[in-house]
Amino acid sequence: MIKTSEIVKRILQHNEGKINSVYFVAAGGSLVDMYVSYYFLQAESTTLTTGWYTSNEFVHVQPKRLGANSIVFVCSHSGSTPESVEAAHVAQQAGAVTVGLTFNAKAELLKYSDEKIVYEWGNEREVVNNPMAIMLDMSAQILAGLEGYDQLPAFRDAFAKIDTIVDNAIDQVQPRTKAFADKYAHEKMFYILGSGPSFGHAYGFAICSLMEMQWLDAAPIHSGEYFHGPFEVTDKNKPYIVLESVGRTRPLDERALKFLHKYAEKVEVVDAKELGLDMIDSKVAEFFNPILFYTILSEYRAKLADKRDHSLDVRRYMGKVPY
Ligand SMILES: N[C@@H]1[C@@H](O)[C@H](O)[C@@H](COP(=O)(O)O)O[C@@H]1O
Repeated sequence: MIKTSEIVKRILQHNEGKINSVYFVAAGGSLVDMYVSYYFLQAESTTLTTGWYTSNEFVHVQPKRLGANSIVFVCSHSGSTPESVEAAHVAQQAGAVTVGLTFNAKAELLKYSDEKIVYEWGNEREVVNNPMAIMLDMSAQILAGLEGYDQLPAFRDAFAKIDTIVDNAIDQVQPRTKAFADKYAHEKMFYILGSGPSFGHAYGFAICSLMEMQWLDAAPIHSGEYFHGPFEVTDKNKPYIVLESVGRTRPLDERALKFLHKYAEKVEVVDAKELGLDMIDSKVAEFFNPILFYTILSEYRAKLADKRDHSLDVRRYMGKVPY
């Protein structure tokens, strides 16, 4: 795992240590990777304001609290998404300390990043060096540095275990992801449910994996919101993928599942507990759901793409026409 403690130490010296806000800014999959850090600070901090922004909104509407008291994380895999580069620029001009994460060592984004993190990518069995894990690790350290957080040892232990858990889970889901692809290859629309720290990946699987990479219709639904509108369309023909998290929001997923098992028939459950996440200390396990889900959902995505004979890399508009 990359050593982030020195970086965090420097960040916490910014503005003589007076920090009151942490913002997470990116687009698409990079934004999704930030959701858990945002969720973590929302849930655990007693003093910090935090926000999760799609880059272009941040460029057009900066939070009033943004300033020297702020830390702004900006992530861009390519490092060149214009609105993400501009978001970092805007944050830096406002006096915030900017932390840029990218896979591209020559990224434009790094020009406006006070702290530069070039992460590893590609080995789905080694997730601790991915941006999602790096930002979560840094968020926990930032919280500990600013107001104290007594779960840092549990976090460290969890990071030491997560690669093994993910590795085992990949093997465990091979038959079921294949069966999923066989069963759902001709579906045109999916609903993705999730809650708590995993809602980001419900959203990400819908917009990036299914809509962008498979040109399929999809909608994310927060498990808690399912009963406040979306359940009215439930029937035996509609496919649902439910991310069943470990942790405090699991009852929300269970409630939705109970209903779905009664009124729907096409329900795929991805259960973090069954996939081994309960090997992590229950005081912090919930924050590791998204790390597991991302890799497991990538297995689902790959099998579906194969079965549908629709490459994950083909685009109609992205990078091809002006927008
Ligand atoms: N599906 C892609 C994402 O994977 C990507 O994250 C995003 C922004 O790109 P970048 O991360 O390079 O800024 O564009 C699309 O949404």
